Parts: sequence; C-alpha cells; structure tokens
Amino acid sequence: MSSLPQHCPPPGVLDDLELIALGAAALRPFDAPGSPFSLALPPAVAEAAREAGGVQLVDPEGLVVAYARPDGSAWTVELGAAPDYGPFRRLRRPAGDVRAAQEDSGDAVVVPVEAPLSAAQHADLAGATGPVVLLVLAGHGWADVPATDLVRGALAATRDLAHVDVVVAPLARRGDPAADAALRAEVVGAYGTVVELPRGDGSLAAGATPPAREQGLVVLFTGLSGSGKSTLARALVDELLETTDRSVTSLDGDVVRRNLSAGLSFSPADRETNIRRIGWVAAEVARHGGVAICSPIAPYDATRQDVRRMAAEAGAQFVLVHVATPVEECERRDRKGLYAKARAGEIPDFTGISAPYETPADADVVVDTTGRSVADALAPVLRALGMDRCRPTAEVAPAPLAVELASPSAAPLKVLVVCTANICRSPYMELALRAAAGDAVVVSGAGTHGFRDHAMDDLMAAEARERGLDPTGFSSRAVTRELIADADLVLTAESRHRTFLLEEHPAAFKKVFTLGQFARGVQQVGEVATPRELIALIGRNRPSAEGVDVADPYRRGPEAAAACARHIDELVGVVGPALRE
Ligand SMILES: Nc1ncnc2c1ncn2[C@@H]1O[C@H](COP(=O)(O)OS(=O)(=O)O)[C@@H](OP(=O)(O)O)[C@H]1O
Ligand SMILES: Nc1ncnc2c1ncn2[C@@H]1O[C@H](COP(=O)(O)OP(=O)(O)O)[C@@H](O)[C@H]1O
Repeated sequence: MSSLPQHCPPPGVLDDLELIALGAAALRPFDAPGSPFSLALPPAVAEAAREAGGVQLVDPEGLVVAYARPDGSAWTVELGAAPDYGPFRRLRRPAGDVRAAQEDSGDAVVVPVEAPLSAAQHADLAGATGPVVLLVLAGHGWADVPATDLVRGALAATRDLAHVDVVVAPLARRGDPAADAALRAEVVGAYGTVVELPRGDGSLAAGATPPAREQGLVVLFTGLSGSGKSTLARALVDELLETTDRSVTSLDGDVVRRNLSAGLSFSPADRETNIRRIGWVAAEVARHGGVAICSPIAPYDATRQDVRRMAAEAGAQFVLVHVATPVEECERRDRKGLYAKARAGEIPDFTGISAPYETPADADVVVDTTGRSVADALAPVLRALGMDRCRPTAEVAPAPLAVELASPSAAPLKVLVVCTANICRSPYMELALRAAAGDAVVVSGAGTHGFRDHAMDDLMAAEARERGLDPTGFSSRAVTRELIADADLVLTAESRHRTFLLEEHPAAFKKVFTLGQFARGVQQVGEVATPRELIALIGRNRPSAEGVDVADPYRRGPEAAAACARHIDELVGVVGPALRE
C-alpha cells in the first residue's frame, strides 16, 4: 500500500470523501456510470495509479484520507484517516449521531441552509415548535458565499434561538444540476426528517451578513527582458500605495529568482516552475484580498493560463499586461548587458534571441514602451484597473493613449445569456435584451445542458409574442468554451448556472453574472462612460446574487411562464439601457 502513488484531489473531491466518512452519503465507486462521485484524476496520475494498482488520496497536509483502486474505468474507494482540523470541524457531526439524537427528541427536524439566512427565514426558525438542526451545506462551490462565511453567519444569526443547533455537511457542487439535486436529497435525508425553508427574501437576518471583503487582484506583466515590466510594475505599486488602502505585494522576476526560485535555471521546465510558484504565491495573496503585482518574463502561454486559473480559483481578478516593447528596442536599451552576452553566445537560451517568447492572445492590456514616458505607458494599465480616476487628472496627466487595448471598444459588445436547456428563459432573455439594448449589442444564448435545435418553449414564445418580440426561427444549443471566450458579458438565469460555467471556465470569472446580480450592479454603480467599463466595474464589486434568480417556468404552466417573463422584463429594463453605448 505504501508504494502506491499519492495524489491530492481538488477540494470538491475531498469534501465528497468526508461526506461519505460522515455517513451523509453512501460509499459507491467513483467515476462509475450513475455515481455522483468522480476522482477527477489527471490522466498522468490515473495512468500511474492503474499501473501501481491504486492511488493514495491525500489532503493538502499529506494525510492519507482514502485509497482508490482501479475497477475497469471506475475506482473503488476505501476511506483512510479522518482530518481533525479546519474551521468549524466540531460542527461536522456524523449524520447517524445527529439522526439518533433527533429520534430521541421526537419532533426534531432538519432544515438545510445554503445561503445567508434571511430575516423571514430567521422568523420561521424562531417560530418552530420543536428542536431544529440547521444543516449548513458548506462544501466546495455549493453556496455563493465562502463556506466559512456561511457557517459563521448561520451561527451568528441563530445565536438567539436556543432550540436551533447548527451542523455542517460538506456537500460540494458537481455542476450537473440533476446529480447535485439527487445528492443533496440523499445528504439532507441522512440527517433526519427534512423541512425546507421558504426562499430568502433578500433582507438578511441580523448577524447573517457575510463580511465585506475586497476582491483580490493579480496583475501579471509579461514581456521580454528590458521591455519595461519592472519599471511599470514599480510605478503601479507606488500608484496603488498612494491612492488606495490596499495591501500590495510585488513579485518581480529578478527578485523572485534571488529568493523563492533561487537555483532554478532558464530551461523551459524551470521557467515553468518559476512562474507557477509566482502564480501560487500571487493567488494566496489575492485570496486574502491583497493585490499581487508580478513582473516575470513568463514566456509560455500555457503557464500564464495556469496563473490566470490559480487567480480565478482564489476568487481574484486577473489582469494580464503584455509589455510588447519590440526586441530591437529591448536590445538597444540592454540595461544589464545581457543581450550583448546572449549575442556573443555567452548566455544560452536567452528569451527573444535564442529562446522563444509566445505572444499572448489574451492580454487585457498591450503596451509598447518605446519612446514613451512611464506615466504614459502606465495609463492604459490604470484604466484597465479602473484606477485612472483615483486622483485629479492633472497629477497623472495621462497623455493620449497610444496603445492597442486587447478588446477594441469599437467592436459591438457581445452578450451571452445562459439557462439550463436554452428553450425557456435564455431565449426570452435573448429577445428582450436585444430589444432593450439596441444594435450596438450582439446577444446570443445557450444552455448549460442545452439540446441542439429545439424550438423555444410554446408558453414562453407566447409571452414573447405578446410583447411584440419574435421567437420565429429560434434554435437551442449547448454552451461551449468558445461561446464563453467570445462573449464580453455572460448573464445567467440562476446562480447555479453561473457556478456551473465558472467551474468549467474559471478564467471567465469577471464577466459572468446572474441577470439579477448584474442588474443590482447597474443600480449600484450609477453612470459610467462605456458598457465595457460598467462590466469591469461590476466585475470588481460583484453584488450578491442571492434572492434574484429567475425561476424555471418549464412545465409549470402559463402562470409560471408569465411570472418568469415579467421578472426578466424587470431585470432587462435595468440592464438593457445600461448596455447601450
Ligand atoms: N536566458 C535568459 N533568458 C531570459 N532572461 C534571463 C536569462 N538569463 C538571465 N536572465 C535574467 O533573468 C530575468 C528573467 O527571469 P524571469 O524569472 O522573469 O524569467 S522566466 O519568466 O522564468 O522566463 C531577466 O530579467 P528582466 O530583464 O527583469 O526580465 C534577465 O535579467
Ligand atoms: N515607458 C517606459 N516604461 C518602462 N520602462 C521604460 C520606458 N521608457 C524607457 N524605459 C526604460 O526601459 C528599461 C526597462 O527595464 P526594466 O523595467 O527592468 O524591464 P524588464 O523588467 O522588462 O526587464 C528601463 O531602463 C526603463 O527606464
């Protein structure tokens, strides 16, 4: 057993293992047809595990929490040690213990909670006649707020209710709504007799509000040696320190190589290790609300994508700045005499001379520093970060911006609307938004589980026609990576659609919102110059998505369809005009 390879699975899989250990879900093979559980093993790990006859699954601290053995294309899992640390560990009580205690007390009920408690829900709990187990579903990605905030909020909001006992179940979201719903039912049922609270109404119970926390930010400057990365990064750090109260960490290429990455060479593998280390540290800084400014060469696209992904997984905003000063100018500057040495063959594998630099296709800002002042070159970066209005313009004196922005604002804004099957809500959102936003916006739709080529649902089509919108010729489709990458803004009907998209495409974090959440953002932000600025601003200060989902009217009759259309009309009435140029 000890010769088996080790693998630390993603947080959702560790949650699944713990759910099973707590007796909240039945143990069954992972990656088997119909099983809600998947190990999500990377191909290389799976191959090594098959060869060795199994794999030890370890938590991030290295504790072996389970063993998995191959069984055809599935994995048979045997549980190992149980972790005994982590916030609110004492509340992760075995389901059997909770159930037994309830049976003793007769009329006890289990009330699942997966969002901060609303005032009305608190009143319902206060009015309960018997003991209540408030079961907080706090696994990876299940709730819209961080799990610890959810638990802390539930404890604070029920402090005055002596008959309410808080228990935590690490139920993680898998992204498939049907599988999630089935596992949720199994899990909550394992704790006892379940009573569901009515939906929250937006006003939160006292104590339930999650703490306001600034979203972290990772800025990655990439470009050739001598292009101006360190100079611009230093200027940005100064600007942040002077004009904001954010905590700022600088991860400069040269400095990192003298410390964190001392001893690494400039081979492709070592460069990758170096950048991944920078990405890891930057993401940790950003996870806690800090700003990390990184300025390595970072010559490979795949590694830069890794950093983008790490930042998104830490809930941070990510901005890629390509300092695109041409190699001729960098060589002319040759501040450190390295280009001369590289030309003389004294430094092998020198980026831009004898080693590759892959030009980013996904830069948020592209700036060539040739013949430009530092303030001038920094201006588009500040604009991308929404910092250009932090101080009086006379002080920064941004000259005309002679840069190529990654998404030229002349192009029409592309909005993708998403629901489950792309036959009810998203087609209606598409028609309504197109009518409200005008020609400057290109609206299209897709479903997280959309079938191809279905017509719009009859009842929703009737609602559309009643308002003069024309559903003829509509054809459903499933959402794809390309559709998300191509969109400037993605608006979903419900939070779970947003979660689904972000799990698959974490890098799209700053442009995916629920329609209701984005409408809230529009109301909070007020006037801005352009729709793109509006999206960036709302992306940085994302309002809560709680309580504003557009409910699914499918197969719920004409009244549900009419209510759904009215709800979308109301939200589109806010969002549509704001997206007009
Ligand atoms: N072979 C080779 N290629 C490129 N650069 C070299 C090389 N050897 C040493 N240097 C110096 O190392 C700095 C780049 O380190 P980075 O950590 O940013 O590079 S990488 O991102 O890991 O590719 C780079 O610093 P900057 O000029 O600040 O970019 C160089 O000073
Ligand atoms: N607009 C500008 N922005 C940044 N650097 C500039 C600019 N104009 C000239 N430079 C000079 O170019 C050099 C860039 O060096 P550095 O910032 O260390 O680059 P890198 O970190 O990419 O190797 C510095 O000597 C800097 O003074």
